[in-house]
Amino acid sequence: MTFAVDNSYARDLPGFYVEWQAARAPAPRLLRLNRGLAFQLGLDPDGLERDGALVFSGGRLPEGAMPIAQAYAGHQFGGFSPQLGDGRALLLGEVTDRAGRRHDIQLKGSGRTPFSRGGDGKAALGPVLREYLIGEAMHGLGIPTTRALAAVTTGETILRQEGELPGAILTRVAASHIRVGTFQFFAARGDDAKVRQLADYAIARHYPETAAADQPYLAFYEAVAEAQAALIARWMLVGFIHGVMNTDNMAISGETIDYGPCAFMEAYDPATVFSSIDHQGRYAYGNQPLILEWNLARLAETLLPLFDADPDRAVAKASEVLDTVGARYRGHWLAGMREKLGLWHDHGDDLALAGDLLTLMAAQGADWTLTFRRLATDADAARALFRDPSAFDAWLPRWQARRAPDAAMRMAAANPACIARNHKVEEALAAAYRGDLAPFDRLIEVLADPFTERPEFEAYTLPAPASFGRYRTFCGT
Ligand SMILES: Nc1ncnc2c1ncn2[C@@H]1O[C@H](COP(=O)(O)OP(=O)(O)OP(=O)(O)O)[C@@H](O)[C@H]1O
Ligand SMILES: [Mg+2]
Repeated sequence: MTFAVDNSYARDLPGFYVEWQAARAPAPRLLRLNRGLAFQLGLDPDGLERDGALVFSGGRLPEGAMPIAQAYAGHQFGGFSPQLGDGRALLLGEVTDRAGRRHDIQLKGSGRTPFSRGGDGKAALGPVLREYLIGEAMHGLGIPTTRALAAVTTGETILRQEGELPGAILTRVAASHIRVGTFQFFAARGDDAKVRQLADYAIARHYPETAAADQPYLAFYEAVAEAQAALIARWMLVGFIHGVMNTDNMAISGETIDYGPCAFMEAYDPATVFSSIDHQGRYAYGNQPLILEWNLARLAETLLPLFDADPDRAVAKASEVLDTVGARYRGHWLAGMREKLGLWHDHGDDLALAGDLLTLMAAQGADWTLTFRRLATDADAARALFRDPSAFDAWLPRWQARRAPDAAMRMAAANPACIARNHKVEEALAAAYRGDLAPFDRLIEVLADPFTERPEFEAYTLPAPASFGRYRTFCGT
C-alpha cells in the first residue's frame, strides 16, 4: 500500500532541486508509524503499518512521486555557505490533509545526493528517534512544528563519532521545506527572477492573503517575520533551545524545523547551551530572539530587489519591517508570560513582575518548567525549588496581588507538566539502541498530552538527577 502525492514544488520551481533517488536500504524495517498523523493526512495507517518499511525507506515510491533533493544555501554560525541543499534528504512529494492543508513528505537519511559534500547521506537511529520525539513534544505543546510520520531502520550500519550505529530514516512532514536558505541560494547568485519565483510560490502556499497587498513581497516578508517572532516566543516560553538556528534551519512557514542538537532547558539560565559545537554560545537560550532578528535580516537581503527597484528605498522598506521584529517578539512573549503567570488584566508592571521572577530563578537555578507549573497550584511547592526562598517570599505577594480569579486554570493550560526531559530522552534512545522501544513509546504517550498531570507519569515531570551531569548534544551527522 502506498499513497498519492503531488509535486507542486518540482512543477513550479525548476532549477531549485535535483531529481534523485533514495539509496537502497538492504533490510528496511518499520520501527514506528505515527498513526495519528497518518490519519490526519488522510492516509491509511493499517496499510502503511504493513508496507511502511518499503515506502518509508524509499524502496517503493508513492504514486506520482518525483523525489528531489532541494537546493538551499545558508549562514551557519554566521558564515555563509552558498551551497548546502538536501545532502541526506529527499522530498517525495506533497499530500493534502483532511483539513485541506498541503504538506511535504520528506525522507531524511535516505542516502547521498549531489548536495552531500563530504557526508554519507545517512542518519543514525538515535538522532532519527530524537527528531521524532522532540517534534511530537512540540506538537503536544501546540507549537508549530514539522513532525515525524515514520521511523525505519535500513538494516545497514553507519559510522559516527560514537562508533558503528544502525542506520535509520525519518519521514518528515512539513508545511514545506522552504527555508531562509532557499531564498539565499538564488539571491547569492544574483538571480532575482528565481528569487521572485520562489517568493510567488511561498506566498501562494503559505501566505496567500499577502498576494492582495499593495506591496505583496513586503507583506510576505512581514508575515514571515510575524510567524517567526511568534514561534521563537513560544520556544522561549517553554524553555526550548533549538541549538542550530542557522538560516538553513529557519522555515518560511513558521514551523520549527531540524531537531538536531536541540533540547529543553531545566534550571533556568539564559546562557544555557547544549550543543557540543556551539562553542561561542551563539545559539544559547537567551540569544534566540537576537538570532531571530539576524536571520530575518538575512531574509530581507534576499528580497530587496523585490521590495523596490531603487536600492535605498528597498532597504528603507525592509528596515521598517525589520525594526518591528523585536517589539513583535516581546509582545508575543509578554502575552504568553501573562498566561504562564495567570495575570489579571494587562498591567504596565507585568514585565517587571515576570522579569524579577526570572532573575530569581536564574540566580538560584530554579527549574523552568516546574517553577511555573507549581506556582499554579501550590506556592509552597514552588518555593521549595529555590535554595534561598527569602527572595521568592518577597516576590510572591506581588504576584498574588495580580493573580486573576481563573489563574489556576489558565496557568495549567499554559505551563506543561511534562517536557521532553533530557534524561528521559536519552533513556529512550539508549533503550532503542538495545532494541527496546517501550521507553520511547511511553515518552511519546507522555508528550502527547503534556498539560495533564497523571500520577503514573510523575517521573516525567522532574528534572534530571544530579548524576546525569551536564547535558551535551550532537548534530548527529
Ligand atoms: N550525513 C550527512 N550526509 C550528507 N549531508 C549531510 C549529512 N548531515 C548533514 N548534511 C547536510 O549538511 C547541511 C547542514 O546540516 P543540518 O544538520 O543543518 O541539516 P540536517 O539535519 O541534515 O537537515 P534538515 O535541516 O533538513 O533537518 C545540510 O545541507 C545537510 O543536508
Ligand atoms: Mg538543517
